[in-house]
Amino acid sequence: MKCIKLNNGYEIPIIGFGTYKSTEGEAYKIVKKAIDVGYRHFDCAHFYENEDEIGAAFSEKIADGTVRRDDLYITTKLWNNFHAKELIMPMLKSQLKSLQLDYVDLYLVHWPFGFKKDAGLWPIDQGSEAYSDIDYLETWEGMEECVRQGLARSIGISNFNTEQIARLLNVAKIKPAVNQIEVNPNINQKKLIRFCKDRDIVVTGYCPLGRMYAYGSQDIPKPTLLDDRVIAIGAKYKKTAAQIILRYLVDLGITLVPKSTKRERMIENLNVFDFELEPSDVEYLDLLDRHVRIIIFDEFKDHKYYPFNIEY
Ligand SMILES: NC(=O)C1=CN([C@@H]2O[C@H](COP(=O)(O)OP(=O)(O)OC[C@H]3O[C@@H](n4cnc5c(N)ncnc54)[C@H](OP(=O)(O)O)[C@@H]3O)[C@@H](O)[C@H]2O)C=CC1
Ligand SMILES: O=C1CO[C@H](CO)[C@@H](O)[C@@H]1O
Repeated sequence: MKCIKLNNGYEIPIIGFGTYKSTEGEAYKIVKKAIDVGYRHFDCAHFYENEDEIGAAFSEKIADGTVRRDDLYITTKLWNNFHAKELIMPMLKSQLKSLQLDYVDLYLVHWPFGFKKDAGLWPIDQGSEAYSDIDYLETWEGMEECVRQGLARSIGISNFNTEQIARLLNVAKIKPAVNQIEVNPNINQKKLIRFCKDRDIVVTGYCPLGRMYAYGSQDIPKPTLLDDRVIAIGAKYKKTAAQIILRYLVDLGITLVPKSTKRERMIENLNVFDFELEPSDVEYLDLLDRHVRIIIFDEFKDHKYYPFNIEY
């Protein structure tokens, strides 16, 4: 399993497995399948409302001897209703109970902006009534405590922009190890990746395959795995368009968390290290960047800590 070293010495596997958005009963099955085909890094979140099922899958695969806890790299995330410092440790403890774990490898602040505790997970119909103005610097103190108490080996952020990262680094006693952001050829994030690398923060790219399942049902950019030239590039290497895209993204020096419900595709998405892209193919993939997002979350764009009002 190829890994990248984090700023605290721990290693994170480059290809992980995404767990959003599984229908009831699906998460349990696909996580077991993913472990069987070789995934060791899993990307979870309270917001995905499936941590109980995922915990059952981990526990079964550890009990039957397929993996040991130490073989797994488990990330989960703190959702926006729980940004108050005193809520963070209890929240992580409750997520650990669902996941049937004693610690997570990585705990991320899912978004820089917070909601009121009782506003519900997705309060899009409540406008600014649902917002909390808790500063993510306060949230970070609670995250640091999770490391001190041994509940999380590393902590990090997700969907933070450069100004927010710089502000956090000014005060952090424990530096964020990871920033998880959207990365795919429609938004290759080279500038934000550079900014993070210069500060010893590893980027994890989400929606690396452009969230195929949502295409057509929402106003989202056409996934680049449907691009004719990407498909033709794949044929040249005897690889699929998905493998071309994942390899291109891996070569940006980041980790990725693609998701698939299908065994063959799970295997395909892991097997991206046995070929190299020629410079002319990389040049074409670079040209696909239009800095357009799938995940905009613009219902909350007037929140004080909304991250996408600046370019990156
Ligand atoms: N921090 C954050 O705010 C966010 C984090 N995430 C994380 O990132 C993960 C990945 O993002 P996600 O939105 O799931 O989207 P992805 O970009 O991983 O795309 C998943 C879609 O691609 C299809 N797919 C997967 N592999 C292949 C393949 N080899 N060939 C063709 N199609 C394929 C899947 O279909 P099928 O199942 O049929 O194979 C599914 O429709 C999430 O699961 C979550 O863990 C996501 C969004 C935001
Ligand atoms: O992790 C996530 C999964 O996707 C959601 C949107 O569909 C995001 O809001 C969220 O951050």
